[in-house]
Amino acid sequence: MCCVIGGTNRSSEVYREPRRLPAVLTMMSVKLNNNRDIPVLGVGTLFAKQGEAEQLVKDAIDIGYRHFDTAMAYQNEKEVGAGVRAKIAEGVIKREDIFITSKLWNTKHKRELVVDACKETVSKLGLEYVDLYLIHWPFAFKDSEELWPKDSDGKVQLADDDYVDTWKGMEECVKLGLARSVGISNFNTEQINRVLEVATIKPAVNQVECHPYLNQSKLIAFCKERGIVITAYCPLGSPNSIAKADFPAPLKDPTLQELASKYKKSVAQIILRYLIQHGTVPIPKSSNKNRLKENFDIFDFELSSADVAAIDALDRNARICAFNDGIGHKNYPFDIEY
Ligand SMILES: NC(=O)C1=CN([C@@H]2O[C@H](COP(=O)(O)OP(=O)(O)OC[C@H]3O[C@@H](n4cnc5c(N)ncnc54)[C@H](OP(=O)(O)O)[C@@H]3O)[C@@H](O)[C@H]2O)C=CC1
Ligand SMILES: O=C1CO[C@H](CO)[C@@H](O)[C@@H]1O
Repeated sequence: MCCVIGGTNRSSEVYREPRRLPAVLTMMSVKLNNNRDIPVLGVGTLFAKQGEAEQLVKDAIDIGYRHFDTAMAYQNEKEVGAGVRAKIAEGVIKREDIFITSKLWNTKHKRELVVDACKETVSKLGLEYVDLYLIHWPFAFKDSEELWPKDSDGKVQLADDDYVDTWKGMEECVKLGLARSVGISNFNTEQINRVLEVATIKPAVNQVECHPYLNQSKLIAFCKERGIVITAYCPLGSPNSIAKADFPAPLKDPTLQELASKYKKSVAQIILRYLIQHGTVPIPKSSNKNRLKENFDIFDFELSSADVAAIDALDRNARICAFNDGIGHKNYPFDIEY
């Protein structure tokens, strides 16, 4: 994996002012283990529906973003695809300029369902292929047309399909040209090892929750050793989104606020820059054009190693997306440390 951010040899003691790097006009990227590139910053689309998702994608492309994250479960693949196709039709971008990630939902884990689920995603996007297709979670739900199949008590119906079989279906998606790369999401180290044991195509990415309060340093190191890139979801702590009201908000953190003043950047920009300097690929969601611009404006400065260490010290194992419906399943990923 090669992260092309930064690149000078100056030690943190040498400079006293926040370092300003030349502005870049094109999106930088990280190399995946199949030699394809993933743009180092993406846009999440969770809870962006109907007109909102299409407009978000169009605004983001105009700003310079080239990487979008969606999922079958977000029910907005059509709108995300429509936004990209509109910009291709306008001549602003070509298909190959854009990196689209989507995800196989828990109801489609049976090996024989994977290719059809991917075909449906590709058809909804209307973009011929997805750049990256992920197993959204390591545990399965009952095979169903509903996203959240429930029993008579209102409990989500889990199933014991093994993600190792699901992985074989994911590899088929690559062989059929439906997905350029495949990966996993919310997998722990034991689960990653099991996939690697059977894989003829290795997972390129593990998409996990990652922000200053859950910095995933051990999982990042583990994945790096195995050539797997970490995509960082909920990078801003998911304010107003998945995080419960009492979740400690990284955007309000005093240390991060001090760093924001020091670098003359916003807290969100400090966090995104921090995640990129750790070699991860953050995918902040915003439906607001000004905040999309703000989140993109992170390529003209670099945090010193001392400041990165200060942010590392904020880690407190605070998980937003614990997915309680999966607790008790043998493949629930958060029963071990990482
Ligand atoms: N694989 C998985 O299991 C999961 C994947 N994801 C993916 O990761 C993406 C990101 O995670 P998400 O939960 O959306 O959380 P984020 O940490 O990206 O936070 C998104 C929230 O932050 C607000 N926001 C965005 N930019 C700023 C800013 N500069 N200042 C202040 N507030 C800001 C947004 O509001 P507004 O829109 O009004 O700007 C939105 O409410 C998702 O959209 C999804 O694509 C998320 C969860 C699980
Ligand atoms: O990507 C995701 C967003 O949130 C969902 C829960 O509401 C999760 O299922 C999922 O991981």
